[in-house]
Amino acid sequence: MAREVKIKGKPDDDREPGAGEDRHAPPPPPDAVEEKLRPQRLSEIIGQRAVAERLSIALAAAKKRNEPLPHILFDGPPGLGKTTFAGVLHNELGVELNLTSGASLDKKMDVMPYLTNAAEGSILFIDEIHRLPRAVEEFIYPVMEDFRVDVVLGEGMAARTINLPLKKFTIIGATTRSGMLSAPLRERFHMHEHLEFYDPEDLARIITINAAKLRATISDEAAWELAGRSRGTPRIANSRLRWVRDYAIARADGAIDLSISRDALAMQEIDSEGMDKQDRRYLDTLIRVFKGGPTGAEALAATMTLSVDTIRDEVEPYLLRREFVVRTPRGRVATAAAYRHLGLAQPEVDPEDDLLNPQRRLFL
Ligand SMILES: Nc1ncnc2c1ncn2[C@@H]1O[C@H](COP(=O)(O)OP(=O)(O)OP(=O)(O)O)[C@@H](O)[C@H]1O
Ligand SMILES: [Mg+2]
Repeated sequence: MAREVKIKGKPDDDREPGAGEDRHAPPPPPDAVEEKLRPQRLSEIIGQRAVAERLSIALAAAKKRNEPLPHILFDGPPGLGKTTFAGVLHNELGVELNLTSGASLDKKMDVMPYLTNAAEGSILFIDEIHRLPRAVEEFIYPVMEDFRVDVVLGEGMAARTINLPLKKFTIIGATTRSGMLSAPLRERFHMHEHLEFYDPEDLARIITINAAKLRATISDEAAWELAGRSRGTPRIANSRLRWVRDYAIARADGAIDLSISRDALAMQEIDSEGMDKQDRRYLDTLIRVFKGGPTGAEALAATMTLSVDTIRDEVEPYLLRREFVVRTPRGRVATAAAYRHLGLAQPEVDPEDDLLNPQRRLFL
């Protein structure tokens, strides 16, 4: 689901700031219902089994050795649980959690209070860590390695570097773009956890549990229907559930069954694959305006009047995962599945020009 509030990127970012964007805007306030649905303990986490198991080992070891958790980097598309995992680790350890975002840490001095005030064993969560300016990144390297910062006092000939020791604490970074992280920063995280899209079985469980938290009754078929139409993403599953629950209350007796969920989703123009209007517009633009591609994300974004970040972070990951679109060295290309989904005929392609031809892709 597209979020309204976006934080502007670094000056060298690959896009123009969109209207209404503000680098220093605070992150959107957490929605109270969303917070109610967020798992608090590791045992409440559904799916992501391998990640959860590795984290439980790290937790047990940290507790036994009475040491802070290692620095952990979470990456993956929006809404898959990066912030949730950070909150769960903080709850499991019962330590202090401080939250900040790469986009709001412009200068070294912005990050300084988080470092000097960090309590022993506490967690500093840096969201959107790929947006940290390089100077701030370099400033935190010694923090992550040896728990110290180098502060320069004075100027010119009189300048002195003071080595300030810090308490031992944990940095948890979250990013939707791990590729944008510099290698030295990435390497300073001892654990790298990549979150994948959820399968419908896990999403159906999340939906059933959350329906109970919302005091709604939902049939198994309806839970599966919503799960299959949530783009593999718990945040989207939750928002679809909330809409369907409201629809069931407004149009029926509040119980969510298969036909109520289908009607409610149809009203929001969410199709059988869980694609919304924005997803279909993306495919439609790629196919009709750019003749199926190849084309770059910038051109697609400009034509759709969306930011490149929205395209890259929110729209494309699931379309790529479902293979409606593939990325080639020359840009995005719509697949036969995309044409079929929109009910459009795919033009004949000369095998020599076919970017999806595996033989040919080898030479690109
Ligand atoms: N493993 C899970 N089990 C159950 N619910 C989950 C799980 N992961 C995420 N959720 C639900 O999805 C919502 C969104 O997850 P979260 O905010 O952690 O995503 P995120 O990866 O931090 O996204 P963003 O990149 O937008 O910050 C949570 O509020 C929670 O209700
Ligand atoms: Mg988050």
